[in-house]
Amino acid sequence: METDLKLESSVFVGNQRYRAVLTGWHFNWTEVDKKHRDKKTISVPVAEVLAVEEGRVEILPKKLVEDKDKDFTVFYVKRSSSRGSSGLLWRLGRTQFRCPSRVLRDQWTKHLRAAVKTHSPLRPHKLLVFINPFGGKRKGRKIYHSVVAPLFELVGISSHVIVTERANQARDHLLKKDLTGFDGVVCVGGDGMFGEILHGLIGRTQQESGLCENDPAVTLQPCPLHIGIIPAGSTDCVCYATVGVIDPVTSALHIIIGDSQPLDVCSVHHASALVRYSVSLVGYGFYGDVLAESEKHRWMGPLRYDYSGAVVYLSNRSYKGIVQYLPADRPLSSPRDKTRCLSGCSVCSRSTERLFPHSPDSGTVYSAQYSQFSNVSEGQWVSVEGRFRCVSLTCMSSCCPKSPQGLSPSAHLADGTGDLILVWDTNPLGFLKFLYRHTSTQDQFDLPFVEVHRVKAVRFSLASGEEEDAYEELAGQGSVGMDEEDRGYVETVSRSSSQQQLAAIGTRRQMTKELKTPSPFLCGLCCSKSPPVSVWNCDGEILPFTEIVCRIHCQLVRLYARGIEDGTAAHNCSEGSDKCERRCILH
Ligand SMILES: Nc1ncnc2c1ncn2[C@@H]1O[C@H](COP(=O)(O)OP(=O)(O)OP(=O)(O)O)[C@@H](O)[C@H]1O
Repeated sequence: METDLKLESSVFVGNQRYRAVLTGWHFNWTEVDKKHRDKKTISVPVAEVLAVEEGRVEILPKKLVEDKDKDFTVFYVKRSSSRGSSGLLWRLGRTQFRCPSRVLRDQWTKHLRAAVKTHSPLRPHKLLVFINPFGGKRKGRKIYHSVVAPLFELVGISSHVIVTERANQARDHLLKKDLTGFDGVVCVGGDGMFGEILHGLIGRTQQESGLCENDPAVTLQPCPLHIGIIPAGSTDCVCYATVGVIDPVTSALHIIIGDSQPLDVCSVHHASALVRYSVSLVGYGFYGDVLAESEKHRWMGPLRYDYSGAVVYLSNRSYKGIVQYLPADRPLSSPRDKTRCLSGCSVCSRSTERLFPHSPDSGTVYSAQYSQFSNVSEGQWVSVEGRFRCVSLTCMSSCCPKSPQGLSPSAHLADGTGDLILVWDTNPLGFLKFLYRHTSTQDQFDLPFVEVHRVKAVRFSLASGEEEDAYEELAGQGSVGMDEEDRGYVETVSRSSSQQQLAAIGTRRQMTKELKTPSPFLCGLCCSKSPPVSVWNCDGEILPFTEIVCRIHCQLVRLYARGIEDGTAAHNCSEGSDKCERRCILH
């Protein structure tokens, strides 16, 4: 296709003459009239041409068109590296061309627009946008109207914008309202807002397919609408882990060109009911405790996570439990193979080929792939029992600015597996080493008390003695320090109560107790015995249940993203070098 020449001519950029060439996949312009060898060439993949406009056009701070009849303006994606981030920043590139004649100008605009249509078929035309005005620093509205809307306007995307007035409004809208005509849903907010969109879209898709979300054995239908994330929250981890930077312009440009990144989703169930979906972390023990602690200090803003992390670390807790997992079958990679899931990841592509070998009918293939989940014999599950500092399941690396490699650096976004990380009870220094390694490039799994497994399902239950302990603790404490609600709970509990009720009460009790006891800072490392149960942190939400079943659903949703682009690959290429004309992504 590269040799499939479509149009070539002389053009001017300012006073400099260029040779412009449109091939099948690329639009290049190279300086001419220069004797020396390093003539400057700029090469833009056609799929990254954002818009082609007649005249000399500017869009910021507001749209200005000077319609010179021999001129045209091309807007395209321009990359730059971003310090402190894994990926590359995308910016709006703009070049104004002047042609020798109006006829030639019209040919250029016509050919370029046709090429964009052909090579970029998934571009959205109509988007449903939800803005959380209270997310992060409360700048969602400003970010959307000043940064994103002008870009959408430039490329002709029409958007229906809803500024939310309450939590779960976006989710409910997606579950109930008519979504005809929309190509995708955009959330302007943080991870919590993304979670609403995720739940709304998955729920809607299953409703329309007549599928029951409660049973973990049911193969869910992938969502037809793409999700775009414009980061405007205090935690934007999903955006970071799928784009590599937290930057509204970069995210808006990924939406505009219709990038498509499939994403595995973990469904979390309790007692034959769906509890939540997760894309990044389902964590018990340390991560659950940190979230529970941080909820008490919301006034601190994002600092509350650091503070709570320190408090929970110092309280030195571990929890008994039984973890069962279903290992991934025929895995194409392992959690310790040191690979990274980057843009164009071969593991995810091969997983897609395996999942969708012949047919675009994903539903059929999903059924074939996962029917084994329901048929699976108990013997295939691996069971471990003991005392854990934390039990975490993640279906992506879960990298973020504080942990650039993430919870599981070699996890994949779309291979249909999750990584189960078991951190057995250990001494405080050992655990600190484990935590610290998340902030560096050292291998956090290379510790004797840490295990990691690539899995497709996980069950967690309380160890048999633990149920008893939880009950004893509650009974022993009587109703001292309880609120009315707690008392009611305990009175209705008998020894025949389900483990789950005990766990739920234990959790509530633990929280109540914590509120009434002095801060662990005051009594040091050895102050107290671990409470019998922790809580689950599911993508930043506390789950009301302790005993859960998790199942990974391969490529259940698609984001307007392409995975993290490897910035380091681009740094050796300098603009204007002939060698990097085709390969350089930083120009
Ligand atoms: N208008 C609203 N009023 C109150 N809550 C809302 C509103 N719109 C959305 N929410 C809820 O706010 C929560 C947090 O939103 P979001 O993730 O956008 O911001 P955040 O600052 O990153 O959140 P967090 O404080 O959890 O880190 C979401 O769970 C969402 O359900």
